[in-house]
Amino acid sequence: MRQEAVIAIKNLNHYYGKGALKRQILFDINLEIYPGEIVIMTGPSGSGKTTLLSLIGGLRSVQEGSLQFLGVELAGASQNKLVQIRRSIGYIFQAHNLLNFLTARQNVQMAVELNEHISQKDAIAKSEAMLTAVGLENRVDYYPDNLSGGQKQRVAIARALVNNPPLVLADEPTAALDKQSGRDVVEIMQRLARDQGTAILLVTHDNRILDIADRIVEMEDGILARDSQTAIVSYDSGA
Ligand SMILES: Nc1ncnc2c1ncn2[C@@H]1O[C@H](COP(=O)(O)OP(=O)(O)OP(=O)(O)O)[C@@H](O)[C@H]1O
Repeated sequence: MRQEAVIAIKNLNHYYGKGALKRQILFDINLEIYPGEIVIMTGPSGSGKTTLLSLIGGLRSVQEGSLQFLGVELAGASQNKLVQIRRSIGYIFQAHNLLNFLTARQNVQMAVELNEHISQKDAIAKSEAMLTAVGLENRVDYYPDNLSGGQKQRVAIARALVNNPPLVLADEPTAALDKQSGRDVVEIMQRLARDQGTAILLVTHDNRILDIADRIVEMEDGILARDSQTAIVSYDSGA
C-alpha cells in the first residue's frame, strides 16, 4: 500500500471572471502527490500553473471538483481551515521575499515562532541548524542585502522547511539565479525533501533542473497534458 497522498486532486475546474466574462482556466485536473516526491510542473506562460499552485496552497478557493490536503477537503473549507492548511505548507517564490531588516537567522526564526510555541532559545537553535543544513552556517547574522542571490534563496529554503512541512510549493525558485546557484539551490531542496519526507511541487521554466524531479507534469491550455509517471493524458473520468 502507498502512503496517504499529500495532495489528491480530482476533476478540478477553475474559472476567472463573471457572467459573459467568465473564462475557464483549469480543465478537469487530476493529480496526486505523495510524501517525499519531487514533482516539477512545466508548461507555457498562461497555461494555468500559478492558478493551480495557488489552489493547492489554499491561497484561492476551490470552485469545482475536489482538492484534498492530507485527506482534508479544501473545497468548501472555512477560512480558518484554509489558514491552518497554509501554515502546514512551505512556500518558496522567485523573489525570495525575505525581510530586509531581519538577519538570515531572524528570517528563519520568525517562521518557527509563528508556527509553534517554543522558547526563543530553541527557536534560535532550530533556525541555526536549518541554516547549517543549507550551507549558511557562516552567514546566520548577515542581512539579506549582504547575501548573494543564491544565498538569499537558500535562506528562503531554510525558512520554508524549518517547520518540517509535509509539502513545499516553489514557484520559479531558480529564475533569478545563475546556473551554478540555481543548481545548488535545487539540490539542497532535493536533499532536504528526501531527509524529511517532504513533497515538493516546483513550477519552473528552467530546463537545467528537470533532472532533480521524480516526476514531471506538464500543463497546456489549462489541461494537465502529460505526467511522466503515469503517462496519461488528462480527461480520464477520475473514477
Ligand atoms: N486573477 C486573474 N483574473 C483573471 N484572469 C487571470 C487571473 N490570473 C490569471 N489569469 C489568467 O489565467 C490564465 C492562467 O494564468 P496563470 O498565471 O495560472 O498561468 P501560468 O501558467 O502560471 O503562467 P506564467 O508561466 O506566465 O506564470 C492566463 O490566461 C491568465 O491571463
